[in-house]
Amino acid sequence: MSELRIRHLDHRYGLTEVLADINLDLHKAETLALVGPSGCGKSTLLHLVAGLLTPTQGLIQSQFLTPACVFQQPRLLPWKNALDNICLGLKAKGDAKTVRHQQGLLWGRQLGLSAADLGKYPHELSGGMQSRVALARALAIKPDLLLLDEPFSALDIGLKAQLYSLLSTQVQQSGTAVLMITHDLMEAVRLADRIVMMAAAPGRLVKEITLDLPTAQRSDAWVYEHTALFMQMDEIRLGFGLQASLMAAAAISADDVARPS
Ligand SMILES: Nc1ncnc2c1ncn2[C@@H]1O[C@H](COP(=O)(O)OP(=O)(O)OP(=O)(O)O)[C@@H](O)[C@H]1O
Repeated sequence: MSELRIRHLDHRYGLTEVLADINLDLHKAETLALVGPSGCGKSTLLHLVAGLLTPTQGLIQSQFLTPACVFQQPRLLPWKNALDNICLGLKAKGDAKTVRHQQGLLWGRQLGLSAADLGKYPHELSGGMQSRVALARALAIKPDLLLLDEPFSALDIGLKAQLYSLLSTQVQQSGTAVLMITHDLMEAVRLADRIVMMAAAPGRLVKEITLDLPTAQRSDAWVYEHTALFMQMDEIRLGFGLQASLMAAAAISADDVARPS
Protein backbone atom coordinates (compact mmCIF):
# COMPACT_ATOMS: atom_id res chain seq x y z
CA MET A 1 0.00 0.00 0.00
CA SER A 2 1.15 3.54 -0.67
CA GLU A 3 2.51 5.73 2.14
CA LEU A 4 0.33 8.64 1.01
CA ARG A 5 -3.27 8.03 -0.08
CA ILE A 6 -5.57 10.73 -1.30
CA ARG A 7 -9.14 9.75 -2.04
CA HIS A 8 -12.06 11.76 -3.40
CA LEU A 9 -10.52 15.00 -2.24
CA ASP A 10 -12.49 18.20 -2.84
CA HIS A 11 -11.50 21.66 -1.75
CA ARG A 12 -13.31 24.98 -1.86
CA TYR A 13 -12.29 28.48 -0.99
CA GLY A 14 -15.64 29.95 0.03
CA LEU A 15 -18.04 29.02 -2.74
CA THR A 16 -15.32 28.41 -5.33
CA GLU A 17 -14.53 24.78 -6.01
CA VAL A 18 -10.75 24.62 -6.48
CA LEU A 19 -10.11 20.86 -6.39
CA ALA A 20 -12.55 18.15 -7.44
CA ASP A 21 -12.33 14.42 -6.78
CA ILE A 22 -8.55 14.11 -6.49
CA ASN A 23 -7.27 10.54 -6.11
CA LEU A 24 -3.53 10.07 -5.75
CA ASP A 25 -0.97 7.69 -4.25
CA LEU A 26 2.66 8.28 -3.40
CA HIS A 27 5.11 5.56 -2.41
CA LYS A 28 8.40 5.67 -0.52
CA ALA A 29 11.32 6.71 -2.76
CA GLU A 30 8.97 7.79 -5.53
CA THR A 31 9.06 11.20 -7.19
CA LEU A 32 5.69 12.42 -8.37
CA ALA A 33 5.46 15.64 -10.38
CA LEU A 34 2.20 17.59 -10.45
CA VAL A 35 2.12 19.61 -13.61
CA GLY A 36 -0.57 22.07 -14.66
CA PRO A 37 -1.43 25.60 -15.64
CA SER A 38 -1.31 28.53 -13.26
CA GLY A 39 -4.23 28.61 -10.84
CA CYS A 40 -5.34 24.98 -11.31
CA GLY A 41 -4.88 24.20 -7.61
CA LYS A 42 -1.40 22.62 -7.43
CA SER A 43 -0.25 24.66 -4.42
CA THR A 44 -3.59 24.11 -2.70
CA LEU A 45 -3.13 20.35 -3.09
CA LEU A 46 0.40 20.56 -1.68
CA HIS A 47 -0.80 22.65 1.28
CA LEU A 48 -3.51 20.08 1.95
CA VAL A 49 -0.94 17.25 1.93
CA ALA A 50 1.31 19.31 4.24
CA GLY A 51 -1.61 19.65 6.66
CA LEU A 52 -1.64 23.44 6.31
CA LEU A 53 -5.21 23.36 5.01
CA THR A 54 -8.12 21.10 5.92
CA PRO A 55 -9.91 19.53 2.95
CA THR A 56 -13.54 20.43 2.41
CA GLN A 57 -14.19 16.77 1.73
CA GLY A 58 -12.28 13.53 1.19
CA LEU A 59 -9.39 11.61 2.66
CA ILE A 60 -5.67 12.27 3.00
CA GLN A 61 -3.85 9.46 4.75
CA SER A 62 -0.10 9.74 5.29
CA GLN A 63 2.35 7.37 6.91
CA PHE A 64 5.31 9.66 6.30
CA LEU A 65 6.80 10.74 9.61
CA THR A 66 9.21 13.52 8.67
CA PRO A 67 7.73 15.71 5.95
CA ALA A 68 9.51 18.86 4.83
CA CYS A 69 8.19 21.62 2.56
CA VAL A 70 9.85 24.03 0.20
CA PHE A 71 7.39 26.68 -0.93
CA GLN A 72 7.42 29.04 -3.91
CA GLN A 73 8.51 31.82 -1.55
CA PRO A 74 11.58 30.77 0.49
CA ARG A 75 9.96 31.94 3.77
CA LEU A 76 13.27 32.51 5.57
CA LEU A 77 13.42 34.15 8.98
CA PRO A 78 14.79 37.66 8.24
CA TRP A 79 16.53 38.02 11.60
CA LYS A 80 18.60 34.84 11.17
CA ASN A 81 21.53 34.37 8.81
CA ALA A 82 21.49 31.72 6.08
CA LEU A 83 23.24 29.10 8.20
CA ASP A 84 20.84 29.54 11.12
CA ASN A 85 17.91 29.37 8.70
CA ILE A 86 19.21 26.07 7.33
CA CYS A 87 19.60 24.77 10.87
CA LEU A 88 16.06 25.68 12.02
CA GLY A 89 14.64 22.17 11.71
CA LEU A 90 17.69 20.65 13.39
CA LYS A 91 17.30 23.10 16.27
CA ALA A 92 13.65 22.15 16.63
CA LYS A 93 14.77 18.49 16.71
CA GLY A 94 17.06 19.33 19.65
CA ASP A 95 20.45 18.88 17.95
CA ALA A 96 23.34 20.63 19.75
CA LYS A 97 24.59 23.87 18.19
CA THR A 98 27.93 22.44 17.01
CA VAL A 99 26.26 19.41 15.43
CA ARG A 100 23.62 21.43 13.64
CA HIS A 101 26.11 24.02 12.39
CA GLN A 102 28.27 21.23 11.00
CA GLN A 103 25.25 19.77 9.21
CA GLY A 104 24.06 23.19 8.07
CA LEU A 105 27.49 24.00 6.58
CA LEU A 106 27.51 20.68 4.79
CA TRP A 107 24.05 21.17 3.25
CA GLY A 108 24.79 24.80 2.43
CA ARG A 109 27.95 23.79 0.55
CA GLN A 110 26.09 20.98 -1.26
CA LEU A 111 23.68 23.58 -2.52
CA GLY A 112 26.45 25.81 -3.78
CA LEU A 113 26.47 28.39 -0.96
CA SER A 114 29.88 29.65 0.20
CA ALA A 115 30.85 30.20 3.84
CA ALA A 116 30.46 33.95 3.23
CA ASP A 117 26.93 33.43 1.82
CA LEU A 118 25.98 31.38 4.86
CA GLY A 119 26.85 34.31 7.12
CA LYS A 120 24.50 36.63 5.22
CA TYR A 121 20.94 37.57 6.17
CA PRO A 122 18.07 36.83 3.74
CA HIS A 123 17.85 40.42 2.45
CA GLU A 124 21.54 40.18 1.45
CA LEU A 125 20.94 37.04 -0.67
CA SER A 126 19.66 36.80 -4.25
CA GLY A 127 16.33 35.08 -4.91
CA GLY A 128 18.12 31.96 -6.14
CA MET A 129 20.33 31.85 -3.02
CA GLN A 130 17.27 32.18 -0.80
CA SER A 131 15.65 29.26 -2.64
CA ARG A 132 18.76 27.18 -2.03
CA VAL A 133 18.75 28.03 1.69
CA ALA A 134 15.11 26.92 1.84
CA LEU A 135 15.94 23.65 0.07
CA ALA A 136 18.96 23.05 2.35
CA ARG A 137 16.74 23.69 5.40
CA ALA A 138 14.30 21.04 4.17
CA LEU A 139 16.97 18.45 3.27
CA ALA A 140 18.89 18.95 6.53
CA ILE A 141 16.18 17.21 8.57
CA LYS A 142 16.49 14.11 6.33
CA PRO A 143 12.80 14.09 5.41
CA ASP A 144 11.00 10.93 4.33
CA LEU A 145 8.61 13.15 2.31
CA LEU A 146 9.69 16.26 0.47
CA LEU A 147 6.95 18.61 -0.71
CA LEU A 148 8.34 20.99 -3.31
CA ASP A 149 6.40 23.93 -4.76
CA GLU A 150 8.44 25.07 -7.76
CA PRO A 151 11.67 25.33 -5.77
CA PHE A 152 13.85 25.60 -8.88
CA SER A 153 11.98 28.34 -10.72
CA ALA A 154 14.28 31.18 -9.55
CA LEU A 155 17.50 29.36 -10.43
CA ASP A 156 19.75 29.58 -13.47
CA ILE A 157 20.11 26.61 -15.77
CA GLY A 158 23.51 25.46 -14.40
CA LEU A 159 22.37 25.55 -10.80
CA LYS A 160 19.14 23.79 -11.72
CA ALA A 161 21.15 20.94 -13.24
CA GLN A 162 23.25 20.64 -10.05
CA LEU A 163 20.19 20.59 -7.83
CA TYR A 164 18.38 18.07 -10.03
CA SER A 165 21.30 15.73 -9.56
CA LEU A 166 21.46 16.42 -5.80
CA LEU A 167 17.75 15.70 -5.45
CA SER A 168 17.97 12.47 -7.45
CA THR A 169 20.90 11.30 -5.31
CA GLN A 170 19.00 12.14 -2.13
CA VAL A 171 15.98 10.14 -3.31
CA GLN A 172 18.11 7.14 -4.27
CA GLN A 173 20.25 7.12 -1.12
CA SER A 174 17.65 7.83 1.52
CA GLY A 175 14.40 6.64 -0.05
CA THR A 176 12.79 10.08 0.30
CA ALA A 177 9.47 10.43 -1.48
CA VAL A 178 9.03 13.66 -3.40
CA LEU A 179 5.81 15.40 -4.36
CA MET A 180 6.83 18.28 -6.56
CA ILE A 181 4.92 20.97 -8.35
CA THR A 182 6.19 22.44 -11.54
CA HIS A 183 4.96 24.39 -14.55
CA ASP A 184 7.87 22.96 -16.44
CA LEU A 185 7.06 19.67 -18.16
CA MET A 186 10.73 19.15 -19.03
CA GLU A 187 11.70 19.43 -15.35
CA ALA A 188 9.08 16.80 -14.55
CA VAL A 189 10.35 14.50 -17.32
CA ARG A 190 13.88 14.85 -15.94
CA LEU A 191 13.06 14.14 -12.31
CA ALA A 192 9.82 12.26 -11.85
CA ASP A 193 8.86 8.60 -11.77
CA ARG A 194 5.29 9.63 -12.46
CA ILE A 195 3.83 12.81 -13.90
CA VAL A 196 0.29 13.81 -13.12
CA MET A 197 -1.26 16.48 -15.30
CA MET A 198 -3.89 18.76 -13.79
CA ALA A 199 -6.48 20.87 -15.56
CA ALA A 200 -8.20 23.91 -14.09
CA ALA A 201 -11.65 25.09 -13.00
CA PRO A 202 -12.03 23.00 -10.97
CA GLY A 203 -8.57 21.52 -10.47
CA ARG A 204 -8.62 17.86 -11.40
CA LEU A 205 -6.23 15.15 -12.53
CA VAL A 206 -6.52 14.49 -16.25
CA LYS A 207 -3.56 12.34 -17.19
CA GLU A 208 -0.94 10.18 -15.51
CA ILE A 209 2.32 9.18 -17.17
CA THR A 210 4.77 6.65 -15.73
CA LEU A 211 8.44 7.04 -16.64
CA ASP A 212 10.21 3.72 -16.31
CA LEU A 213 13.78 4.75 -17.09
CA PRO A 214 15.74 5.50 -13.87
CA THR A 215 16.48 9.23 -13.54
CA ALA A 216 20.24 8.60 -13.51
CA GLN A 217 19.98 7.10 -17.00
CA ARG A 218 17.99 9.98 -18.54
CA SER A 219 20.17 11.85 -20.98
CA ASP A 220 19.36 15.37 -22.18
CA ALA A 221 18.31 13.87 -25.54
CA TRP A 222 15.92 11.43 -23.80
CA VAL A 223 14.40 14.26 -21.76
CA TYR A 224 13.89 16.51 -24.82
CA GLU A 225 12.45 13.69 -26.87
CA HIS A 226 10.00 12.59 -24.20
CA THR A 227 8.94 16.14 -23.36
CA ALA A 228 8.15 16.70 -27.03
CA LEU A 229 6.27 13.39 -27.14
CA PHE A 230 4.15 14.21 -24.09
CA MET A 231 3.44 17.70 -25.48
CA GLN A 232 1.56 15.94 -28.30
CA MET A 233 -0.90 14.36 -25.85
CA ASP A 234 -4.26 16.07 -25.88
CA GLU A 235 -4.73 16.03 -22.11
CA ILE A 236 -1.36 17.75 -21.69
CA ARG A 237 -2.05 20.28 -24.44
CA LEU A 238 -5.52 21.09 -23.17
CA GLY A 239 -4.26 21.26 -19.58
CA PHE A 240 -1.85 24.00 -20.66
CA GLY A 241 -4.58 25.76 -22.63
CA LEU A 242 -3.10 24.78 -26.01
CA GLN A 243 -5.14 23.53 -28.92
CA ALA A 244 -5.62 19.79 -29.07
CA SER A 245 -3.60 17.94 -31.69
CA LEU A 246 -4.94 17.98 -35.24
CA MET A 247 -6.27 14.42 -35.06
CA ALA A 248 -8.20 15.11 -31.88
CA ALA A 249 -9.41 18.45 -33.25
CA ALA A 250 -10.71 16.65 -36.33
CA ALA A 251 -12.49 14.10 -34.12
CA ILE A 252 -14.06 16.91 -32.07
CA SER A 253 -15.38 18.76 -35.14
CA ALA A 254 -16.71 15.52 -36.66
CA ASP A 255 -18.46 14.94 -33.34
CA ASP A 256 -19.87 18.47 -33.38
CA VAL A 257 -21.23 17.96 -36.89
CA ALA A 258 -22.84 14.62 -35.94
CA ARG A 259 -24.40 16.05 -32.75
CA PRO A 260 -27.95 17.35 -33.26
CA SER A 261 -28.29 20.98 -32.29
N1 LIG B 1 -6.42 31.43 0.35
C1 LIG B 1 -7.16 31.49 -0.76
N2 LIG B 1 -8.38 32.02 -0.74
C2 LIG B 1 -9.16 32.08 -1.85
N3 LIG B 1 -8.76 31.58 -3.05
C3 LIG B 1 -7.54 31.05 -3.13
C4 LIG B 1 -6.67 30.99 -2.00
N4 LIG B 1 -5.51 30.38 -2.39
C5 LIG B 1 -5.66 30.11 -3.69
N5 LIG B 1 -6.86 30.51 -4.14
C6 LIG B 1 -7.39 30.34 -5.50
O1 LIG B 1 -7.42 28.94 -5.76
C7 LIG B 1 -7.04 28.68 -7.10
C8 LIG B 1 -5.85 27.70 -7.09
O2 LIG B 1 -4.74 28.37 -6.53
P1 LIG B 1 -3.33 27.62 -6.35
O3 LIG B 1 -2.37 28.59 -5.79
O4 LIG B 1 -3.57 26.36 -5.60
O5 LIG B 1 -3.00 27.27 -7.87
P2 LIG B 1 -1.61 26.83 -8.55
O6 LIG B 1 -1.97 25.81 -9.57
O7 LIG B 1 -0.63 26.45 -7.52
O8 LIG B 1 -1.18 28.19 -9.25
P3 LIG B 1 0.32 28.70 -9.63
O9 LIG B 1 0.90 27.65 -10.52
O10 LIG B 1 0.07 30.00 -10.33
O11 LIG B 1 1.09 28.86 -8.35
C9 LIG B 1 -6.72 30.03 -7.74
O12 LIG B 1 -7.87 30.43 -8.45
C10 LIG B 1 -6.49 30.94 -6.56
O13 LIG B 1 -6.86 32.26 -6.87
